[in-house]
Amino acid sequence: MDSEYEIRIRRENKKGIEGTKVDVILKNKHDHSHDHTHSHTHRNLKDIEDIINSSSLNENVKKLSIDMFIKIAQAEAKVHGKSLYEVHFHEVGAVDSIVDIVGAAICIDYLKVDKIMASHVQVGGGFVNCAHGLIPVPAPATVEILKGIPIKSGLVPFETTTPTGAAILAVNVDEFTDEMNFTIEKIGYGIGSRDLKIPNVLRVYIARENEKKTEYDLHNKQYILETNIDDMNPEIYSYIEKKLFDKGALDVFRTPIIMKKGRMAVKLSVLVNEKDIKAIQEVIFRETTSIGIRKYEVEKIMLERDFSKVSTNYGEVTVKNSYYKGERIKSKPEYEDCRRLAEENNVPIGEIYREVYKKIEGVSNDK
Ligand SMILES: O=C([S-])c1cc(C(=O)S)c[n+]([C@@H]2O[C@H](COP(=O)(O)O)[C@@H](O)[C@H]2O)c1
Ligand code: NI
Repeated sequence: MDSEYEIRIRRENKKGIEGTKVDVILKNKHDHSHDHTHSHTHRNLKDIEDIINSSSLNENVKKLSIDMFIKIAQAEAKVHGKSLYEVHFHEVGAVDSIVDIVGAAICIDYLKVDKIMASHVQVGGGFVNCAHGLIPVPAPATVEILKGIPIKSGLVPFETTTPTGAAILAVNVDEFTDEMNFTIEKIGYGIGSRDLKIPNVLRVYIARENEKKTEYDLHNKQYILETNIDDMNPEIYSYIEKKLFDKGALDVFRTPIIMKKGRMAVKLSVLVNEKDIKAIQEVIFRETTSIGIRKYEVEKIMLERDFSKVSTNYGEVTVKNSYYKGERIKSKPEYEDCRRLAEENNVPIGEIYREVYKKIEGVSNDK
């Protein structure tokens, strides 16, 4: 393949924005001008896998490249009603597309980032001329590849995302979001060919994700699963409580209630994150006599907190500190540590608490 192409890299300017323009020059053929009406060699997925696998590229680059080609082949197969290896790539099988995809894989492998994020995908609009004739934008293969990914259309009446671009995103992006919650370290611009009313550039950041200890986390939404029980052996509540905690319950509590017909009963309430709802429901239905659960979303408003260690004459105790508007307003010894030290030293547990509070400066107890 070496003899078939050349890569030209230079600085170029689009609507005042300077960036890097990369052209794949096909020797003895046409350039990467995206006039896709002409025909190229028709390769199928197997041919492309063979080319990539017999190269000296590293294993990660090979894998990423083949994953992207599979993504495109799957889309083409679906659109044209063919099997995966039956699909013959047209434009996509051409050398310039192999260079585009393998080039993207090399860049991603080289950057060694922990996570790739992208905004919604702008697909453009209008019609495009290809091997099938005139087809609408976004092209059928593009939309197939972008299933499940947020897209927008119509910013310009041209194709702004091709099947190749869509596959690069679909295979490599870990999270699609328009929220930019990161600190930028480097910015790069890739320059496109066409002149549009908007700068035809692709912007990439290298950034550090901001710590997510935001208002959002402090006002984290959770759920209460709740059931009234009037016919269960009370001995087994503590067993069930342990199971609920093991399955991810954030809190479990019981309230004595009086139900209809004056029946003494217990309301079992379980605080849970969304991801653990199913597992908690399973425990309640399998282990209790309940045949129905109430579920409602709750919003918790939490103070920021951290932990510190306090040394006493009896040993070390962990203390939980809580902060309001940046100021520490509460500090509380961890019960389990105090219990352990009371037992080990054979002193009243209150003595341990008093010792700890003496050491916590500036903060009164029992808040
Ligand atoms: O040639 C084929 S089979 C072809 C199919 C499709 C479908 O959506 S199906 C789309 N296109 C268009 O060709 C160009 C080239 O895309 P690259 O990904 O190779 O850059 C693009 O305009 C596609 O929409 C071709
Ligand atoms: Ni096609």
